[in-house]
Amino acid sequence: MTALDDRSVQPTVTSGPIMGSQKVYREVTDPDSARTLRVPHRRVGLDNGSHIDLYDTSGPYTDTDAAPGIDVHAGLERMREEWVRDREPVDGAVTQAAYAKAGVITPEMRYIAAREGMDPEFVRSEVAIGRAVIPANRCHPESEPMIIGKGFLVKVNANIGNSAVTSSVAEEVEKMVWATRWGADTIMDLSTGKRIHETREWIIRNSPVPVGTVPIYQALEKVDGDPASLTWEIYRDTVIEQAEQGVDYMTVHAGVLLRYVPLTARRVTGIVSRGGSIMAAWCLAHHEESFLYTRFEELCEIFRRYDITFSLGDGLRPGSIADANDEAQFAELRTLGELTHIARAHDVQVMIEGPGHVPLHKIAENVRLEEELCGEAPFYTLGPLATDIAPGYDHITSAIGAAQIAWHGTAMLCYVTPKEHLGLPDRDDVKTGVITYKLAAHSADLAKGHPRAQEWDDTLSTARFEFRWQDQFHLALDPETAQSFHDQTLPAEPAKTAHFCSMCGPKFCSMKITQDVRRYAEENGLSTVAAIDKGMRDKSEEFADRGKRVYLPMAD
Ligand SMILES: C[C@H]1O[C@@H](n2cnc3c(N)ncnc32)[C@H](O)[C@@H]1O
Ligand SMILES: Cc1ncc(COP(=O)(O)O)c(N)n1
Ligand code: MET
Ligand code: SF4
Ligand SMILES: [Zn+2]
Repeated sequence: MTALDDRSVQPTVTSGPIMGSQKVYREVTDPDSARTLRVPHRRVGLDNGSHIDLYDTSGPYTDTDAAPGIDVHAGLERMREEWVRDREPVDGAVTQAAYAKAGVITPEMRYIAAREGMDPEFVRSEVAIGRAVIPANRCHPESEPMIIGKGFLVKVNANIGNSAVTSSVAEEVEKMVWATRWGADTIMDLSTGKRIHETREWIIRNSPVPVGTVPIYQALEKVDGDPASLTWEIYRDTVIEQAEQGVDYMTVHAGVLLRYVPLTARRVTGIVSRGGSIMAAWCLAHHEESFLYTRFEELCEIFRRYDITFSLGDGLRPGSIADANDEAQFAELRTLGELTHIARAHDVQVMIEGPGHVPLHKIAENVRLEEELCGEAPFYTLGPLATDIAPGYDHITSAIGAAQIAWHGTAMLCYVTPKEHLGLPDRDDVKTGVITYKLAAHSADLAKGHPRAQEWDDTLSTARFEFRWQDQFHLALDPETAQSFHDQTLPAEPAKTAHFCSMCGPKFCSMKITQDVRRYAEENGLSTVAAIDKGMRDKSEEFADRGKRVYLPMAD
């Protein structure tokens, strides 16, 4: 019996299209295999008859045709199974990095190119030099290929998983579906509570996005939570167990070296990384170098067989503004740089995890050093939180840092939810975290000039200016919230075409007044500029008549 046969687990997952959009597939032919790749997009149809296609992470759950057939006990369709099975290794390796270096454009790369609106050869070359990664374990054929790299759309990861205190398998499966519905590009199962293996099996088999984990969590669970009892063998077996299940990327805190631990002694918040603190405890208990570091090449060999991507963990990241950019943090980063080059020599893909808590003026240095030390491996940052003073609002304190660091070149942002520092996020927190991070990521896409980014803003702004309220809602990252806020004051149907909302009311609506100015211009055969000119002259004469007083009595 596999975990998914367990009928006592009955997840109810959200399905159906996102309000105002429908799933469409663009068909692309892979010339090498003659296969047709069906690349999903979220199509938002507009009242004026046009539409816009947006990047879509939500999998078949939002497909009206596919969703009714989804059986969570069976898992998603195994789209990549044949792709993986049919290709020959290059120099004994089956990783995307190895193919890229050999000049091969895989179906995954073509799929990604169509998704991102990029040239397949660009995708290949970025993977070949390690500036981008495609996390795609050969044992996770259900996932839709995606890429993480600074030359592509900025990605967002959502952390889910239970803890010893709360949550169930069914809740975690729904968090995964819910997070990807709102735009999570990958999810991490950070479960530390009961049934870790089963929870992960449920998530992976039903996940349309890559899944990441931190194997040391489950290894620690196997030794009843005592770090000193961990061994390389227990850890290695846990990695293989998770690799077989299809985990696409794994956080490995291999940069926490014995000699770095004392560097954290005078910190305000010490070691805030779970994995980092576990490894620090192990090193001190044995007074020995970390097995993650000493056995790193063996780990590379395992990752290479499955094409698992390393996410080299920031076990010494700062957990407070006071600790940002300190010697412990940067000492670890130098070691991660060394390990990046070892992994790459094994044709294993690598990304680097980053801080934490960092004030705005210390963010740029993090990106600069990461790129320099880690050969431009994609940076994957947790936030960073730009201030420590707002527990309850840390999705915002961290999105402020996240937008900034993404603009500087971070490839994937790990979301933070409103529950950060306070408790395990629930389904609502997951949505808030994802939406908040999507807007940080998109702000960076705009600033970086991604060819497709601004089209979305321009389409929404035009709808807004033309008072096409439904279009404005449907184009929103969160259409339901947009509509419900409008409904709170103006729920009636005519209000959905009205030339104002309850913010300013009909007489003070600046966009309506602008439209009146434009109409006036048109009716008087003037260009808008000339009309404004004429209007200004009329006004200044009026102003002169009134004795050049700037502030007029209320009666005016
Ligand atoms: C490294 C970061 O991961 C997040 N984190 C850790 N465990 C979980 C979980 N089960 N669910 C959601 N987020 C989690 C916390 O936000 C932490 O700061
Ligand atoms: C971006 C990101 N996500 C998850 C973790 C794992 O958490 P921890 O380091 O606390 O074990 C991490 N280090 N970085
Ligand atoms: N929020 C912490 C961090 O930044 C983790 C848990 S609370 C000390 O990584
Ligand atoms: S989030 Fe809670 S349990 Fe985790 S390190 Fe902070 S205080 Fe401890
Ligand atoms: Zn924190």
